[in-house]
Amino acid sequence: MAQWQEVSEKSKLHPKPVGLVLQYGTAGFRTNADHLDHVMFRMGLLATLRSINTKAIIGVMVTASHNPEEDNGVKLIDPMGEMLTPAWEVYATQLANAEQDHLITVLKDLVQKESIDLTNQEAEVFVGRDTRSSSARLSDAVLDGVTALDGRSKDYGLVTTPQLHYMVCCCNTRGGYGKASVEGYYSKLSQAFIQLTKSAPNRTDDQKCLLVDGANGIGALKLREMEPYLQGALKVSLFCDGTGGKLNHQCGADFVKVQQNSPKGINRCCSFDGDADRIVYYYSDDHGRFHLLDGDKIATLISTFLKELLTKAGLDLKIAVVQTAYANGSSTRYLEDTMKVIVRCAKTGVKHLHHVAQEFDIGVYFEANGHGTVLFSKAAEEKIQQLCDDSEGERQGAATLLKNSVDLINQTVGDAISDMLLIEAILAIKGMTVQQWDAIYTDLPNRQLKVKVSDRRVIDTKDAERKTVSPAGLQEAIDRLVERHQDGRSFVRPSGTEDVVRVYSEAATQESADALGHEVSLAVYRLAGGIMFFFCSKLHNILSAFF
Ligand SMILES: CC(=O)N[C@H]1[C@@H](OP(=O)(O)O)O[C@H](CO)[C@@H](O)[C@@H]1O
Ligand SMILES: [Mg+2]
Repeated sequence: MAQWQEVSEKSKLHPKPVGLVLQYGTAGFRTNADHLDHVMFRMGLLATLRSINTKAIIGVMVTASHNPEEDNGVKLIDPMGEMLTPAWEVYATQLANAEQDHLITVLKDLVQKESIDLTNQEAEVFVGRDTRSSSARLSDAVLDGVTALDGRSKDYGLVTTPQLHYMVCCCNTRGGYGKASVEGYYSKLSQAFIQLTKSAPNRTDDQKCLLVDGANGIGALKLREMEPYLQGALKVSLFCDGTGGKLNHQCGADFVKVQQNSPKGINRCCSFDGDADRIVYYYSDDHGRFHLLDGDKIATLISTFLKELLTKAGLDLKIAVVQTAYANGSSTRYLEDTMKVIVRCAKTGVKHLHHVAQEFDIGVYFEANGHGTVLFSKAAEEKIQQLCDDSEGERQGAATLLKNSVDLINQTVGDAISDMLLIEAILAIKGMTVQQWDAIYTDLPNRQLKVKVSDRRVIDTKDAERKTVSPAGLQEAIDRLVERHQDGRSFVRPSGTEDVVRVYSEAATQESADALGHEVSLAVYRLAGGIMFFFCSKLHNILSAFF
């Protein structure tokens, strides 16, 4: 193992701006790309130590997902392709914030606390990056960090975040999850998709064609690469494919979800985000009205499909849907009352949903913004496989569809490409149009706003972020405001990726949801040290009246 002295010398080539403090947030570190070189080098060090500690390959993805092009960030991937374990997020934050002359002490403390034996230990780190202009130099800094601790690295270059999660899982399961290459990923998913859509022989041309907004990012690049593997089973028309526009600028899943507007007036379309781990669908109706099918609608479609197959296959497996507080109230009601599935609420951030979903035989988890996937327990996968082998007729047909679905789903993390193919297959098999899917339930009108406060940590929450415990009086104020609106619901929480407090509101009408949102924003502003409002343009006039 390299000497600490050497690590210290190399780290000087990646100097930390003195006094800069960053936090490993909801999805790793994220800020302006100019402030991240030292963080990247140090995450290379951390990933190497984590690799020794777990005796497995660790992944490091350089991306700031849906943030603007000027930002960047980094997420670490644990051995089974899952997000970095929370205990190590704390180390990540300590390392990122250590001043130069304190860095080695922090590293040594970590090594001691985790009893890491640095002698004769092999370490391997997989690195990937998105299409941001800063990503290449920042991923070089990660690689420098790995080398500084004598770790081995494999640079996958340009990949989507879920592809890197997949590679890590494939290698650590010695190929059990699939072949650890982009070709392996394309083949596995395409084969499963082709098999699934064989059960829908009468697909119309409309069902075979899909418009995809690639957010001008990596997802566009990779989907284009994948197309030949799909052998015409899906005809993709890509726009915002990175050839002209700017990453995430007036396009992409986050833009569509938050603005509730499409980047194009179109029929049936989906949008990825900047690192292709999120997806939303939408269409415009005959009156030009925009309809969004978000993560809640996706979770509903997938869980309905899987539940029907379980019934047909006669399999008694416990299925649940995991949502966050941002899930539309109508979706929760539909899932619980009509579908009769177990619904759980987790804190925002995929790592929290993933964890809860693992408690079930089949856990379907989605954030409302379209980030999610399905987890199958080992026992569930075995039962499905056994039924494919041992049964016949309708039961076997259903079991085979379940098996192909398992293969199509990227269980390591939400994956826009994999989710898109699953949705397309389900719509084809059920013979459903996007309008029929949309009509399963009607969303309650809602609004998301942001308030900037001097220190967002003054807001503490409980009950999966649905209630605040501090500052004093805020929850009571929210409760009073909510009571005045039919079907009203609202909550606030500090963002884990931006320096803002997020406000969510929903109610029976859009006017009511907007009014509730701005009333609650004012309460946050007053009670939690407000500095500034961010609001959507439609609300500008209403809010101006208050100042
Ligand atoms: C309301 C919302 O969409 N929040 C997003 C956002 O987290 P915040 O902690 O709300 O900033 O970014 C996360 C990472 O991409 C994503 O998991 C989460 O759902
Ligand atoms: Mg993302």
